[in-house]
Amino acid sequence: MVRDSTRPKTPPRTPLAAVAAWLDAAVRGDVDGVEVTGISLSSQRIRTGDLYAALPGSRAHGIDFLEAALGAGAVAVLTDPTGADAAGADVPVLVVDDPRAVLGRLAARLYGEPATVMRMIGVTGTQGKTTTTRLLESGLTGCGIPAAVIGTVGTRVAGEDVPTALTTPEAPDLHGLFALMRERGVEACAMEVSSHALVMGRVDGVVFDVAVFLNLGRDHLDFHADVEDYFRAKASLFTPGRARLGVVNVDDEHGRRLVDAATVPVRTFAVDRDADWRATDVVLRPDGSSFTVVAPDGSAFSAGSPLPGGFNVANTLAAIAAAGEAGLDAPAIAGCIARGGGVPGRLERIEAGQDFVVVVDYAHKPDAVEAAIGTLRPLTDGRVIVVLGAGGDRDAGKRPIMAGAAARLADLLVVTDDNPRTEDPAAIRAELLAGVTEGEAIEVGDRRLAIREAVRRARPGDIVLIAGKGHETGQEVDGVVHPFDDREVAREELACLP
Ligand SMILES: CC(=O)N[C@H]1[C@@H](OP(=O)(O)OP(=O)(O)OC[C@H]2O[C@@H](n3ccc(=O)[nH]c3=O)[C@H](O)[C@@H]2O)O[C@H](CO)[C@@H](O)[C@@H]1O[C@H](C)C(=O)N[C@@H](C)C(=O)N[C@H](CCC(=O)O)C(=O)O
Ligand SMILES: Nc1ncnc2c1ncn2[C@@H]1O[C@H](COP(=O)(O)OP(=O)(O)OP(=O)(O)O)[C@@H](O)[C@H]1O
Repeated sequence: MVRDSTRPKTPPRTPLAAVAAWLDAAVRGDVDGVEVTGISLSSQRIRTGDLYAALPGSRAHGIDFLEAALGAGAVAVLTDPTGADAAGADVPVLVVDDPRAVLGRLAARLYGEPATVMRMIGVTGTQGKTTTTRLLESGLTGCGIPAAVIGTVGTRVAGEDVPTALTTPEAPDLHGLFALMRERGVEACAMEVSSHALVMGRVDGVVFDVAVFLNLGRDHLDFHADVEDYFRAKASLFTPGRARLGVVNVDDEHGRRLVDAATVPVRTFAVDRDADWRATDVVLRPDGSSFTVVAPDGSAFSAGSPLPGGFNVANTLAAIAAAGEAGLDAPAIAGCIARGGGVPGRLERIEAGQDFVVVVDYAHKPDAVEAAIGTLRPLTDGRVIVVLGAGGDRDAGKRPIMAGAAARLADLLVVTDDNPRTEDPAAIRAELLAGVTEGEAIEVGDRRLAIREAVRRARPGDIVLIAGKGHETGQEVDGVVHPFDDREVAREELACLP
């Protein structure tokens, strides 16, 4: 049985017969007297009283894990005809042709539609989702509004961390989290909506009050056929049934396209360009920025970002515009964001008394790497040294592009390993180095030694950017995750400097 805190303490109880009727499902076995108190897509997250949704996957069919699910307390199974054929006789089985298609709506209903009692803000884009949602949470919380955030760095409900693995959890987990939020009095939830989630229906059953589009760049081409397919996936968030209103970045080329493609009303935002929400008079500082926001009604107020960099002005403006469009006090939220803290692993500075700057950043895509270096470059008259790798078993096409850009824009690139997974790390490094046509690059496979090399080479005033892992705390090699936190390792290596 799962003992974590990802579910409400007192979930609603629903007769299984009612579930079967909602789904118009074929029923096998005896449903009388059976009550369902939750739903899970994974045998590993089952709780007593759950309906186990046994779905086909890319590696297995969920029904293969039925025994484990029943052992963990599942009281019934929802599956497709293939799963039903394989299920044993001693458990009630609900059968529908495409269980994934009904999962989101069903989960919302089982938990009593918890998302409808909160202001829901969904954020999509290639870069900046975590930053924007975390800034929103910080602004809301700072202004005394009980808030929650869901995303890559995990979930936080009214200030308490709740472990989640995916950027956008699967629908059964998601609605369970919303029910937990409702139980804890949360009034507003900011969540990341990945393109995977949109394609796989993970946010089915949620209608966002505000959906935010940040930007679109090269990413996830191992999952999407091409950039157009990726854009269509993101654009599907801006349709009735998924969102009531879009808040769209028109500084981004795909954002401008989305203004026409969206089938819900749209408000635009931009930095120094005509838009409904505008940032003007931007002043960038090494530790953040300040700017003025002009709201759709023409009123203006002061704002700022606790994070450095031009792109964080856009992220902060997105958060402020989303809050305003969700009916919250935008100037107040802007003030609370400006006074709030940073975001784990997002341009996070590591201070150990050294006379140069060390920054850990989650940039692991070409656009993000370019943006991170571009943001740091004006902050120093010295050199920018970048430590960078690329993950195994993921979009290989980005490797030469990312390293090529890093070497061109930095003064020194240290190519290293970053979650090689099942691939040969040396082969990944070779693909990265193949993209280096300008600038200086060296290869140091072991990530700790690469960080050591970078900080040893740094001179006063230089900036060392350790890119890729950000908040992550492991190095995944051949199915084993070895503890590794760039921030800790950087501190340790700095402490060893002569
Ligand atoms: C490509 C993808 O998204 N795959 C997801 C998919 O896996 P799958 O189809 O391979 O499932 P499978 O392993 O064949 O298993 C079949 C079924 O058996 C179940 N099972 C499996 C094992 C077990 O012990 N017990 C059990 O019940 C599984 O829950 C699943 O329902 O269904 C699984 C169950 O929900 C997901 O966990 C899994 O996400 C994997 C872990 C993943 O890494 N997804 C990433 C790519 C992802 O979704 N990323 C996005 C974007 C992040 C970003 O923006 O960078 C995200 O939102 O996180
Ligand atoms: N608006 C932006 N434009 C370009 N780059 C950005 C932007 N915001 C953040 N970045 C860069 O991208 C990295 C990832 O940022 P963040 O985690 O906020 O994005 P994300 O969309 O959540 O990414 P992921 O889906 O990979 O988790 C940051 O560490 C930073 O280097």
